[in-house]
Amino acid sequence: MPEPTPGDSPRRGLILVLSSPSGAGKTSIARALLAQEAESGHRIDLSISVTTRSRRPSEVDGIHYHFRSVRQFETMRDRGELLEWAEVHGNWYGTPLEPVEAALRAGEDVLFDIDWQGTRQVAQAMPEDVVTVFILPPSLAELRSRLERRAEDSPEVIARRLENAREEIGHWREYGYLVINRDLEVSVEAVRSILHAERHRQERQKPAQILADELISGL
Ligand SMILES: Nc1nc2c(ncn2[C@@H]2O[C@H](COP(=O)(O)OP(=O)(O)O)[C@@H](O)[C@H]2O)c(=O)[nH]1
Ligand SMILES: Nc1ncnc2c1ncn2[C@@H]1O[C@H](COP(=O)(O)OP(=O)(O)O)[C@@H](O)[C@H]1O
Repeated sequence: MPEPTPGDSPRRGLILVLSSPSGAGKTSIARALLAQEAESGHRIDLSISVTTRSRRPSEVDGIHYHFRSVRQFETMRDRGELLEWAEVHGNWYGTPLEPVEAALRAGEDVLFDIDWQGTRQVAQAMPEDVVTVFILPPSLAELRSRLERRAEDSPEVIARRLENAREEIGHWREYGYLVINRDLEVSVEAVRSILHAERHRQERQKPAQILADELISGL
C-alpha cells in the first residue's frame, strides 16, 4: 500500500471479526491471513483477548490469549478496560479496548476472533468500524472430526463445544459475510478478498476523498 502523501489523513483502520462454532477453523484462517497480509506489507494486527479458561498445551500467554484469573478479569471489566466481554463455554473472554483504539487511530486494521455475543457488542459500540464474517464448517461430521483431530481438549470439553455450536451457528444472520471453510487456502483467500474490498469502502478512504476533491477543484 503506498504511504499517504503529506497533507493526507491516514485511513482509519477497520475491525475484521471472525466468528464460528468451535473447531470450524477460524483460528487457522486468522493465522494464515495475518501471515499473508504481513508478507504483502499490509497492517493488520490480531486482538489478543483476555480469558479465564486454562491454557492449552500449544498456547503461550500474551500471544494466543492473556490468561487471567476470574478476579483479574473482573477488575479489568469493572475498570472499563474491555471493549466487549462474554461468557463462552463456561469461561470469561474479553477484548482489551486500548490496543484496538490505538490501532484504528493509526490506520491499522485489527482482527477479532470472538463469539456472537462479543460481535453484537462491538457492532453496537463501533458500527462504522466493524466488518463481520461467519465461518461455517462444511458438515457436522467434519466439525466433530476437526475438534477431535486438534486433540487439545478433553472429550468433555469437545462435547460442550459441539453442544454450543447450535447456538453459535444460530446467529449467522447477524454477520455481513459467510464463508464455508472446506479448503483452508480457499477460505483464507475469501476472507482476504473481503478485507481488501472493505478497505476500499468510500467512507474509509479519506486520502482518496481528499484527492477526488482536489482533482475537481483543479478542473
Ligand atoms: N466475546 C468474546 N469471545 C471470544 C473472545 N476471545 C475468544 N472468544 C470466543 O470464545 C470461543 C472459545 O474460544 P477458545 O477457547 O479459543 O476455543 P476454540 O474456538 O475452540 O479455539 C470462540 O468462539 C472464540 O471466538 C473475546 O475476547 N470475546
Ligand atoms: N479447511 C480445513 N480443512 C481441514 N482441517 C481444518 C481446516 N481448517 C481448520 N482445520 C483444522 O481443524 C481444527 C480446528 O481448527 P481451529 O482453527 O483451531 O478452529 P477454531 O479456531 O474455529 O476453533 C484444527 O486442527 C485445524 O488444523
